[in-house]
Amino acid sequence: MAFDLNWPPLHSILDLGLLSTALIATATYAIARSIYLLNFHPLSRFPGPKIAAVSNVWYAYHWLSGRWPWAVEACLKSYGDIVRIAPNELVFASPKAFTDIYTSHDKGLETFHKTDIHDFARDRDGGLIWEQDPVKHRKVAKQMAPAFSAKATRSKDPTLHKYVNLFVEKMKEVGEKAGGVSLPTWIQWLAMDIAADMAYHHEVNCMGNEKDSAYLGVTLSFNKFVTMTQVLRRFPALSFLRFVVFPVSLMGKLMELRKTSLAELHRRITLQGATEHLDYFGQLVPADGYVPDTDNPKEILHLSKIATQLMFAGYLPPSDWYYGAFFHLLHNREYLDILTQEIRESFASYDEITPNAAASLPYLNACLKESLRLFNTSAVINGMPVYSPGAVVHGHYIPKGTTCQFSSFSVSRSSRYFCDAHQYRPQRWLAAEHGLFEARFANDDLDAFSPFSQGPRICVGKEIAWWQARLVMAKILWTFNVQVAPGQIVNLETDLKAWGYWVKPELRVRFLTAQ
Ligand code: HEM
Repeated sequence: MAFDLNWPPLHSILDLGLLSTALIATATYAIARSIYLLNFHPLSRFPGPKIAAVSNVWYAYHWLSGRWPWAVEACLKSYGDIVRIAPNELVFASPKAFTDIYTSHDKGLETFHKTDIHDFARDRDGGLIWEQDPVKHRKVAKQMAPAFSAKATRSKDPTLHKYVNLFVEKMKEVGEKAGGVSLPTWIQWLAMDIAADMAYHHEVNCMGNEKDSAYLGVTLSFNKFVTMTQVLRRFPALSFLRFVVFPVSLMGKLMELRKTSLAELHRRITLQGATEHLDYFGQLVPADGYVPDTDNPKEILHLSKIATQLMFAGYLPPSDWYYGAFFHLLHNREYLDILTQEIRESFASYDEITPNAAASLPYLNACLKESLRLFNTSAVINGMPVYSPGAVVHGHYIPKGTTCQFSSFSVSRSSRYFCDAHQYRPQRWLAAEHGLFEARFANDDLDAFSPFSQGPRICVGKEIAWWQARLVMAKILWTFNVQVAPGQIVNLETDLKAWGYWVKPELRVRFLTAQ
């Protein structure tokens, strides 16, 4: 028998040796890192799932499943008000923590800086909402502030009426059908038509065309991709995977949209001082003021970011709010009936309904507040992550650089702050002297959650959002008896999904003309 003296080949032995050395080294590193993260890392004293302390797998899994808010809520129930949800990240769930984090400032500049969660373009310009640098943010925020004054808000009344009236007209045409109309679709069209026109005079006409505008279509399709990109930032070696959920078929539409939005922006800039009504963008190109340099790509990028952000900030949370309000009222008919009666008794005719007059209806205000509580908007579902500057939060020192987020979702559904926390109960928001107030809600901590945030980054559109929401609800409920189309069972607890923003379950609704 002949033996091959060259077998096994020397290079194979060397390769195997190298491979096993690499494997052993990786395993040793992973074990040592886990021991460090669990026992010696500055956040090791905070409780939470072990897997979340040693890797971002927990974070990734729950974000990608679309159930992040529920996963965080379950953790907070198990571990307490501060939970470690990733190696260098904590989530908080107490009103005190909210104040400590979001109102903390030094001469008006926030001390907890925003993270890069929204910085997808990496072009060093966060516009207004995504701007991470507090100094740059304050400059733009100051410039924009007058656009949201009470006077500026009132000047937008005709535009607001125009779109709400169009919604009412459309529902008279299509809302009576036995099968009803899609509530999420029509609500988002209404909210988008209002928001785009108010942001920068952009008439996207979703309701008129009965279809998503190009912006809306592309945005809705990129929801999962955005979350995938956010998650994969934590796994750089796997970043290619985001293309698994990239809507390739929309590439053409995306390019087209880029072109048309640029054209829209240039159109708006040239309208300087000649717009039909005041829009938010007017602050950046005032009638008798600064003329932007349209040949400067940096300036165009900055203006286009702000225009788009104003449009989406004005569209997304309101569309969640109106959907949530209708959803809960439709599933709690007794409250819908009380609200409808309050509205109809307050206005003898449709034309009497104004945002100003609607502001004084206590039951309407109560229903809208309860809707925000039970259906947190997309503005807060990502936990509004910020970096600790090295500060005390909820009595604990949080080391510099720790990512801190807040679970509004858990706090607003917690029985520690609200009686019947999971139930839609508008009466909790009524004054004690109102005939429908119930004493069992007297101990509710109504300030426990801040749907519009607080501090230097508070929602600048808060007043206009209220202004719009009251008119939308009052005009619709004055005109229509609203009911769920037969044969539908929708459970928000299981059917709602959260990625970059909520994906709301379909609900077919009938709008029956009452007067
Ligand atoms: C349901 C209604 C609304 C809710 C619940 C809401 C909520 C919020 C929240 C929580 C923030 C802070 C986000 C963060 O710091 O990450 C915010 C910021 C903002 N919101 Fe709203 N919003 C609403 C409607 C509006 C409307 C109608 C506008 C009009 C354009 C608007 C414009 C803005 C702007 C410009 C910011 C950024 C402020 C800044 O960073 O200085 N919002 N909003």
